[in-house]
Amino acid sequence: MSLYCGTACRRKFLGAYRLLSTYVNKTRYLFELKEDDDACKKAQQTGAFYLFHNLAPLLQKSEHQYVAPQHSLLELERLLGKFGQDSQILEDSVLIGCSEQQEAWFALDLGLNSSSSINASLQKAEVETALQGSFIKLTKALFELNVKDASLLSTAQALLRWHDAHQFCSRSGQPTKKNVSGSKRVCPSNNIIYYPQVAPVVITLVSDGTRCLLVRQSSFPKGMYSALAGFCDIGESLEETVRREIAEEVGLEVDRLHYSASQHWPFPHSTLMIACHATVKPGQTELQVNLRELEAAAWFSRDEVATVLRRNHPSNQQQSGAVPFRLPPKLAIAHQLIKEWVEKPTCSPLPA
Ligand SMILES: NC(=O)C1=CN([C@@H]2O[C@H](COP(=O)(O)OP(=O)(O)OC[C@H]3O[C@@H](n4cnc5c(N)ncnc54)[C@H](O)[C@@H]3O)[C@@H](O)[C@H]2O)C=CC1
Ligand SMILES: [Mg+2]
Repeated sequence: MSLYCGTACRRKFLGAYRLLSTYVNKTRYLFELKEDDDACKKAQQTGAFYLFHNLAPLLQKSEHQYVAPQHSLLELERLLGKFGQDSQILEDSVLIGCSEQQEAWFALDLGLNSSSSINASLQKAEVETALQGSFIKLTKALFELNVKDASLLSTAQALLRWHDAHQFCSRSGQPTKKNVSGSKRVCPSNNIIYYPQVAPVVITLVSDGTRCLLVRQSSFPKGMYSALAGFCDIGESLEETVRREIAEEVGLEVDRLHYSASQHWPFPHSTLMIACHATVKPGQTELQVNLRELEAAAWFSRDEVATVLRRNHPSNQQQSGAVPFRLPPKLAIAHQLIKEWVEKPTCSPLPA
């Protein structure tokens, strides 16, 4: 049976999967909401909304932790009414996921002026008072939240940002129209469909067998070193990007390479970070740092990196003694890559 056979047929198809796992049911439900505007509008009635203001998520402080509050459609309509606005701004909301019980989750930015909304954006301070929370920049918010909320809000921000930046067709110059879920925008004058974009980036921890290579850019927080990262160029495979970036930035040639994991990263725009381990050709360890890209690059022993990782841990931060450098926060895939190298020195790499 084709998946692309119209709404009634799709419902029947989805119905047949009622006995499947919760995960499969959830993904099929989200698929339906992305494709079917009426189903998505219906899901908004019982769904939950995460709020943003100029791409900063609304957070509330509970005990010692921040949480991302959810609001129902009714609560939002009341809020908009309180500020003398109609509900048209709700058309700018985007679908970001759903619970296991199939409660759909949406994100809405109350501070952006979109082409589909004639409403002026709402004043940040007034909304914060009304909702008893604060709109906090995502660069700070991500590190204050649990992993689930951090991941949800970073997806939400990436999608809201993409819609905000793609309100016009690049061919006709006419306003584009988003579908209800926000999974695409269409230009009504020529039917060109625009889908949210993600830029692939490779991040590689290079090792010479006993030491690993850490680098810093001038834009990094003071003292922080990380693995080497770079955007994929058009036409490249991931392997080619790894080889090129390492040659470009530190003048080394990759011998062996293996994939570790991937992560969506919202800064500064939406990227898909693809993390790899690489080793350099034996005896070729002399660095020629490209100072147009990097501020510094150096080899570090496993002991040095293990010590800094231990100090990075919140329970050890009171420990005395100077820390020679800092590593990226736990949430960043660079941290996971470095930790993996410290803990599993002997992986079985594939030729590059
Ligand atoms: N999550 C993590 O653990 C880490 C994430 N990153 C992210 O990786 C990304 C890439 O790292 P860089 O070393 O800066 O990349 P890079 O080495 O490719 O240099 C950046 C330059 O590439 C060019 N470029 C090519 N395509 C681009 C595109 N689609 N968007 C923006 N610039 C593009 C620009 O000239 C830009 O200045 C950054 O966005 C950074 O936030 C970096 C380190 C750790
Ligand atoms: Mg780079």
